[in-house]
Formats: sequence, structure tokens, C-alpha cells
Amino acid sequence: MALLLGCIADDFTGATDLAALLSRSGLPVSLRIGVPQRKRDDTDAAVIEVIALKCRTAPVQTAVEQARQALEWLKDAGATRFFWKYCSTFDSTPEGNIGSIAEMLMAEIGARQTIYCPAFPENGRNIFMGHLFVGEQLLSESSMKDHPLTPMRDSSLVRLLAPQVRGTVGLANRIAVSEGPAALKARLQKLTEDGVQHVIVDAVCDDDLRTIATATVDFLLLTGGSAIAGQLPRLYMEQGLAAPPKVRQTLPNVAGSQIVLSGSCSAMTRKQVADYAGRSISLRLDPLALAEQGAAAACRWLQKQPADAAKIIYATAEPDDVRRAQERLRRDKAGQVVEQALSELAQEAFRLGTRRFVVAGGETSGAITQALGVTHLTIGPEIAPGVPWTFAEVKGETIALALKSGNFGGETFFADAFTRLETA
Ligand SMILES: Nc1ncnc2c1ncn2[C@@H]1O[C@H](COP(=O)(O)OP(=O)(O)O)[C@@H](O)[C@H]1O
Ligand SMILES: O=C(O)[C@@H](O)C(=O)COP(=O)(O)O
Repeated sequence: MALLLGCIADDFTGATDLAALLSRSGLPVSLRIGVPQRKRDDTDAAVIEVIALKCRTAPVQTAVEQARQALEWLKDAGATRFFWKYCSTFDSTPEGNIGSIAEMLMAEIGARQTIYCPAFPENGRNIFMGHLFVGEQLLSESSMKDHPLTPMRDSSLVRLLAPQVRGTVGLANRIAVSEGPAALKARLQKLTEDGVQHVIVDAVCDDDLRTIATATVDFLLLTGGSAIAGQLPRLYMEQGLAAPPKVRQTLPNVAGSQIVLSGSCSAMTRKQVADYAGRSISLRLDPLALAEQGAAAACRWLQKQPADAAKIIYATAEPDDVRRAQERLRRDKAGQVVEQALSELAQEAFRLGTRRFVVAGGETSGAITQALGVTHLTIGPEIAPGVPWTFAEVKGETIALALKSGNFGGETFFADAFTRLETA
């Protein structure tokens, strides 16, 4: 099938979030883990391809290079329009990588302007006058200020983006958006004439997203969260470019034991871990002990647990505990030892017969998915907005994998996830 859209996501939970919102339309969406080694098969039914990278916190040059390779693969597969997906809380290091990757993509595909719209109203992320809100709080006052890898201490998207790009950053505010697609298009055109290449666009509800998508559907490059992308399939269908397949894909029925692995320290994950630890067998990992002794003791613990019992292994901790571990180990090293341990535990769980995995945390999901050797994910039912079950082949076996973004899902998410799988 001809490709309508080629997407690049900066982490794996972000990629499944994006694929879930695009899939709501019924259009077939393919999700690849990393840049595929092989060319796309011409008979592939998907009309949208998503490539999941793990580049959110990588050094700028590494991240840009990974995105360039993903772009090459998508272009080679026939894509002419592209979407660059990053976090709805604009998670980035001070130097990048949101703007640096966008600027590279614009240069490679010849786009004069792009928009930045991380808003995800269904999950409480809204942009007003260029400022990002999480629920009713400014981003910088929300729990994102304590993120272990990308603490967000400013809420102005213009200020956050400006140091990440060489070009000029501007704003199309809510007033422009509220005037409808034609007026917004004119505002963007005026900004282009004024030499503004990078435009933050306000959105506080799904109607705003519809307006923005309608005004920019023909842009060569759009950037933002999953919610703005989720508006595109309907527009493609209205333009007669695609129609959902008549027969829906049947999803596998995955038997085998289950586990939750959590490396997210986000506020919602902390509540979810507390809830599920009260319903299951649990093991808490200590980064300092892991740095000294590795994951062997935790693997031995796992081997001793009854196969059919509900279990959770987590490094999830309160901000003060995270800070203490980072002071002793350095921020990146603390993250790496936890990611490495959870990856080994996922491999051990698979060896012991686990086939249903719920993973919390974007970086954590990247590490675990790569450790399991997953290269392609089929998108299944959504458990909570932006968090679908996915299915993958590992060593000839089908596994079910739910990759949960840090702050997504309700308090009982982990239990809900397994219930959703039973009823899918
Ligand atoms: N107790 C801890 N101390 C320090 N870092 C931790 C701890 N637990 C987890 N981490 C690290 O914090 C990071 C959390 O990021 P991520 O997995 O992307 O979660 P989120 O989706 O909430 O952003 C990971 O690199 C993880 O290894
Ligand atoms: O847009 C979002 O918020 C998510 O799709 C996402 O990218 C979350 O990343 P993590 O919080 O690191 O899971």
C-alpha cells in the first residue's frame, strides 16, 4: 500500500501512544522498533508507518543521526509527508532533541515551516499562549519538574524550543486557532513571510486540534504529541486518500504468566505501583545495590515465585530517593543501572514462561523492548488513552506487551491492563 504518513517517535511509549491514536481511525498502522534492517515490503497493508527510536535523552548528534536514518527508511518506503512525535510534556534535554531533529527533518525534506503541538487534552496536556499545562498546573509546577532524566523547569514552549534550533520560533496562539482553519492558515503564512520557521500552536481541546490539523494537513512535516497526529487519518479519509480495511485484523490470544516491570518515577506511576503492589507479589529494586551487585539477586527472587502469581518488580521511587541515588551514581548512570536490571529481569521472565508484560516508563520500555529483541509491534486495544496492548514475536513466541507512558493511565492501570487483555 502507498504510505500516507511516515512517523518518527523519540521513545517507545511515545510510539505506541502515537500508533494507538492513529489506529483509532481503523487505518492500518505499522510500528517498527528502531530503523528496520530491511526495506518495506510492497505488499504491506499499513498506510502509516511509525518508527520508534530511543533518542529522547541521547546526545544531540546521536539523536539527529538516528532520526536521519529513520527518515531515509521512510522516504525509501514511499512516504512524502512526515510526523515527528515527542512527549506531550515536551520532555527534552536543554540542548535538544526536539528542535534539533525537527530542523534536520525540515532541511532534508525541504519544509519551510513546521508546527509544534504537544497538546493532548484527553490526558490533560493543554497549551495556552505558548505555555504548556499539565491538568491545571503549569508544566514547571507539575510533577514533571522532578523527572529523573528530563526535569521540566520552564513552561514556555517558545523559550524551551529557541535554544534547540537555529531558525526563528514564533507562536500561533489560541485566538488565531479559535478563528478556524482558514484564519490559522493565513496566520501561519504570515509567519512564514516574516521568516518564522518554527511555530508553537496553542490547543486546549480536541476542536482546536481538528482546526490545526485541517489547516496543516498538507505540511510536509508536522511535529507534536499523538493527539494532533490522531486527527490526520480522518482528513486523509475525507480527501479520499484511504479507507479502513473491510476486515479488521484478528489479534492473538496470548496465554502465559504475567508481570509488571516499572522504571518510571512519575507521579501517576508511583500511585499505580502502590496500588498493584497491594494486589500482587512485589520486589523493589535499589539502584545503589544494583550498581554494586547487578540484577542476579532479583533474578533469583523471580525464579522462586509461583509462575501463575501476579507480580511487579519496580525501581519506582519518590523524588528524594531518586535524587539521593543520582547524587551517589550520577543521573545517567542511575538510569542506566535500573534500565539494565529491568531488561535482564524481562529476559529472565520470558525464559520462565512469562508472555504478558506491562512496562512503565518510556526509557524503561525502550531498554526492555530492545532486550527482548522485539522489532515490530502489532497494535491492539487501548487500556487507557494513549496506552494500547501490543503484540510481538520473540523467539518464535507471541507476547503481549503494554508500554505505559509515565503519567498515563488511572490508579488501577496495571490491574486494568490484564483485565482488558482478557476481554479483548
Ligand atoms: N530509583 C531510581 N533512582 C534513579 N533513577 C531511576 C530510579 N528508578 C528509575 N530510574 C530511572 O528513571 C528513568 C525514568 O524514565 P522513564 O522510564 O522514561 O519513565 P517516564 O515514562 O516516567 O518518563 C529511567 O532511566 C529509569 O531507569
Ligand atoms: O506524549 C506523551 O506524553 C507520551 O506519548 C510520551 O512520550 C511519554 O513518554 P514517557 O513519559 O517517557 O513514557
